[in-house]
Amino acid sequence: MSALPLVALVGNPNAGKSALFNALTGARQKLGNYPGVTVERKAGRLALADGRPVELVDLPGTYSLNAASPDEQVTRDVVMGRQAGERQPDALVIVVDASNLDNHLRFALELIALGLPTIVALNMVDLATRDGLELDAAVLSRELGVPVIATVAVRKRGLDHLREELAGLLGSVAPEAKAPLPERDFDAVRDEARRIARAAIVRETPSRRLTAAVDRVALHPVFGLLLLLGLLFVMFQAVYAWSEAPIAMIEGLAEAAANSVRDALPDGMLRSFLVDGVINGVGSVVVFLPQILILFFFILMLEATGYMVRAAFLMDGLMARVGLSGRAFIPLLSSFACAIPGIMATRTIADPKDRLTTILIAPLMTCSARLPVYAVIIGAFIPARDILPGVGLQGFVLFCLYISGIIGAMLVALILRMTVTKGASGGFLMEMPKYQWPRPQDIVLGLWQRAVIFLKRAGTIIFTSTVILWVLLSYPKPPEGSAVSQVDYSIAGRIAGGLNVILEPIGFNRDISLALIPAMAAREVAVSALATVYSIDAGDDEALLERSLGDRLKDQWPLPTALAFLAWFIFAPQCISTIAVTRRETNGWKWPLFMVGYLFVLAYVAAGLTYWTATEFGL
Ligand SMILES: Nc1nc2c(ncn2[C@@H]2O[C@H](COP(=O)(O)OP(=O)(O)OP(=O)(O)O)[C@@H](O)[C@H]2O)c(=O)[nH]1
Ligand SMILES: [Mg+2]
Repeated sequence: MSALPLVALVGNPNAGKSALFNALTGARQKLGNYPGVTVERKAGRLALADGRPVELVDLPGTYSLNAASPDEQVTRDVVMGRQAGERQPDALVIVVDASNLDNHLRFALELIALGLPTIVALNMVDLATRDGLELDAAVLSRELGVPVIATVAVRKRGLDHLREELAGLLGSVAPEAKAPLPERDFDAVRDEARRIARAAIVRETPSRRLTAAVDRVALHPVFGLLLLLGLLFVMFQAVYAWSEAPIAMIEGLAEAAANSVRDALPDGMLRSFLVDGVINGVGSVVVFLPQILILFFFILMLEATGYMVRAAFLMDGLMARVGLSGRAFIPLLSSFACAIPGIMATRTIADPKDRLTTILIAPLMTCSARLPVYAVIIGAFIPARDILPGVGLQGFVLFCLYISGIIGAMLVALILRMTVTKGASGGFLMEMPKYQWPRPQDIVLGLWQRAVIFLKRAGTIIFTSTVILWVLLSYPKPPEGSAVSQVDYSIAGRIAGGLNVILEPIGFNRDISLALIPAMAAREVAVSALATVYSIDAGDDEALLERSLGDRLKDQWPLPTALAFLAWFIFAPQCISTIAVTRRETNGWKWPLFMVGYLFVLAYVAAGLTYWTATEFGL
């Protein structure tokens, strides 16, 4: 094989090199490794138009010849003829993505400057056409000074033409390799690439031009990130700003229901069950439906407009820095709804260690079940005032809680990738969809589905946990005339008292310890549990019964305790279902136990630090 002429496929990541390689070589492939590095060498045999065989290698995707990763170093060294275990190629086939031409031409210009016999495969012309962009290969060829052939690798279009052109190229005497041009100014190459890409345009629809213009901002490494942060910021502001009225309405309904039950039934167990357990317990969670729907309204809108994929693309660089693949973005994003679908979505990540890392950090994304917990504490302890005109403090705190979860996840990923899940990470594969106006019926349907999921949870898992808690809180009854309160005397109260020994140092009181246990069934139960505790605790005290859960919390918890409680919920292990799905997806107990363990430690430390700091500052 070594006597055959060698042709290398080279280009940016995702240009379609491997697709082209597979289409050209079929099953005649050989996998190996480059000596001394873990980079795979993929080679195959290809027959030229005149029947001559050549050896084709598929090189790792690279953005430039200034290589950073081991993959990129191999690509650079091969094309420069410096790679151990490889000859310098007799010809290059540079693969570029037609719909992303100005970016891909930068590397192409660098490669062409090497002076090797070169062909450019203008790939993915199907996608360009779909998006309303038509390019002239002849103009491109004239500008670049090398043959350019339009291809659609996945449909095997343009391959014969490529084989012909390659036969011609390898038949002629190889031109003398020019010395690589001296370091060219990055900006100069970029401008040149942009100019050539513009010159090659035959037709571009206004919508594509608009998309390109928007993307120049949305995908910009600095402005794009600012835009993303801005959007998230607005989203969390809206969660508070828009939800006041509907929440007040639901609260009003719950209160009316509790009052009519109180009027209709005599004092007794049934009344306590309905009022303390069902209406105050479950009702305290249902109240957050408007906020959850507002959150999802934004998420659905961002998805439907085509922005979400851009956000993923934008985050890819950041995620790569902590050792995650860009593919992890979608599972992590789903985890904002719930970690369970998020963890299941990691199946699209091919590399096992990449995938495991993503599974392990998914619970750090703030799932929607945590929103009621955050909302009730923020509502009670954070004043509803503006820090800047139009910027509410409550929304800002909520934004910070979400960001803390994300930063925590990134740090954990970084540490895991250096220790337990060490290994290389993969590249990013995603196609930018067109921007479009979302269809209202899609958004409405999406919101409806979220509402149904939430209310189902309230009616099943939250209801059940609350009822069990109500029973454990209501029995046994303290002896008549005893000074011990009902909650203290109950089974739940005693268990919580025991648990509180561990949790007291981080500022938690007995009621929190009590709420944390059933919260393992579902996060929101922390809220319903507190509501039930305080409702039972109030007994017949009219004045106490009148007060909302938020007011009761404000009366009974010092601020450092409330802040520690929030910090705990950023990191604390997820519900039992998450642990179960982790066990299933990782085939064993090892990783779910590891996950629960590290999350507990993080939550404990975070809550403790928050409590001590807040106390130190005299809050
Ligand atoms: N529609 C369309 N899709 C293509 C074409 N060529 C490749 N793809 C798809 O684009 C994606 C990336 O293609 P790959 O062949 O893996 O890209 P690559 O250049 O090998 O990427 P790296 O190895 O990461 O550098 C895959 O999902 C391909 O199926 C094309 O001509 N048209
Ligand atoms: Mg490839």
